[in-house]
Order: sequence, then structure tokens, then C-alpha cells
Amino acid sequence: MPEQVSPPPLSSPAPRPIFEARGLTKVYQMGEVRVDALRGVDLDLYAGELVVLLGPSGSGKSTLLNILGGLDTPTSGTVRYAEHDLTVDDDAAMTQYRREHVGFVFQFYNLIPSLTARENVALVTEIAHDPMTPEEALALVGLAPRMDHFPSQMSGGEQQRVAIARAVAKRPQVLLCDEPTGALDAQTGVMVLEVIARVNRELGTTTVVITHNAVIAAMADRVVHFGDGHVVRIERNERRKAASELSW
Ligand SMILES: Nc1ncnc2c1ncn2[C@@H]1O[C@H](COP(=O)(O)OP(=O)(O)OP(=O)(O)O)[C@@H](O)[C@H]1O
Repeated sequence: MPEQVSPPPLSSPAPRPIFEARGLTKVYQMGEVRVDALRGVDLDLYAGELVVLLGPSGSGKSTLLNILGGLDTPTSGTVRYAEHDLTVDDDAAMTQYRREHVGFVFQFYNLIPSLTARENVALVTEIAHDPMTPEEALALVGLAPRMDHFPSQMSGGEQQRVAIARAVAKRPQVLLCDEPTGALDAQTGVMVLEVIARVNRELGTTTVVITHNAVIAAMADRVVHFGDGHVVRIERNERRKAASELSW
């Protein structure tokens, strides 16, 4: 009797987004002055993708990133990461969410000047669940030979790579980068972007990179264009460019 083979599904089910934001608003009220930083953002992000968030200054990119990272909560709307509701007003739950799932990289590296690269990374690995060793994390960003150097002995790009090693050493599912190349020249910026792309590829980390620089959009799976507190449009790149192919 021929073996029974079940037919393939007609179409595979659409993947469920790992982040799901609906109707997000954020209002800052300072005395008489009201700033509508987010004016109703709907956005889905999928596990393992690299998304570039592009838009003019003041359009709300950092506000959105901070909400996705559990550093801030929206004024209204809903946002979910896997099973976590990120709108809850519960500091302990948000701290646990950030600690277990999210790595942050900012424009300025925020390294502790009196600690070596290895010690800066160890600050995180000592409190994480299943971390890499500081040595593994620094090797991933190409800084194995500089492990025992202090921040003042490193270039801006190298310091940013230490900051990336620190952010990814705990193997977060999510890496949120706010203008990671904003303080760097183009050549150094490309090296930092190469490291971010490598982490995304090798660890499968869902990655969001905020930038003003439209050239960087070419390295993304998807580009989310932001303007005036809204998602203006979303593009998908047919092919992700390697960071080494970018120049500005
Ligand atoms: N803590 C705050 N208090 C008051 N207003 C704020 C605060 N944070 C952000 N804003 C305002 O919200 C708006 C959006 O800011 P946001 O930093 O999210 O924009 P952005 O797109 O990231 O800008 P940039 O590219 O310059 O960093 C701006 O008008 C900003 O001044």
C-alpha cells in the first residue's frame, strides 16, 4: 500500500508578530505645553528581523523605541512583546522584561571609565541567566585583543562595540539601537553596523536600529518611515545590503 503523505498546506500560516503595537499615543504635558510625541502607532515586528526606523528629528522614534524596550509606557494604546503586556504600570515586571529580553545600544556608549572592556561586559553577565562569557561577547564584536583596555584607550567605534558586546552578552531576544552610529564617522559607523548585523544574523536577535541616515536603511529587512508621531510607510528590501556596502 502506498505510504499516505498528507498534502502540504495550501499556504503556510502567517507568522505571529513578536511585537504588536496598536494605537500607541504618547503625550508629554509640561505646564501649558503639550507635545504629542506619538499620535497613533500601529506596528508589528517579527522575530529575527532587522528593522531600521527612519525619520526626522522629533518624529517620535526614540519614544517608540523606549516603549518597545519597557523604559517608558504609552499614554494610550496597547503594546505586547510575546506574552508580555508592555503597558502595565508595574516597575518590577518591566525591569524583569528588560533584564531578560532586551539589549540597548545608545548613541553615547555609557561605559564605566574605571573598568576595562571585559569588566564593563561582566557587569551584565554576572546578573544574567544564561550569558556568554565577557570574552565570547567581546570576540563577537571583534575586540578579543582589546579586552583589558579601558574606554579611554579605545576609539569611539571600539567603545561602541564594547557597548554592543555588553548589550548582547546576556543573549537578549531583542536589540534596540538608538542612533548607534550618530557619534561616529562613516567608516567607523560601518564597522559598528557590521557588528549589529552579525549579532542579528548569528544570534537571531530581533533588531531595531533608529537613524536619521537614509543610507543605513539598505541593510534592513524592513524600513519603517516615521514622521510626526506616525508610521508613514513601511518598505521591505528585496535584498539586505551588507554594512560594508554602505557609504555616506
Ligand atoms: N521626556 C520628555 N518630555 C517632554 N517632551 C519629550 C520628552 N521626550 C521626548 N519629548 C518630545 O517628544 C517628541 C518626540 O521625541 P523623540 O525623542 O521620540 O523623537 P526622535 O524622532 O527620536 O528625535 P531625534 O531623532 O532627534 O532623537 C519631541 O518633540 C520631543 O521634544
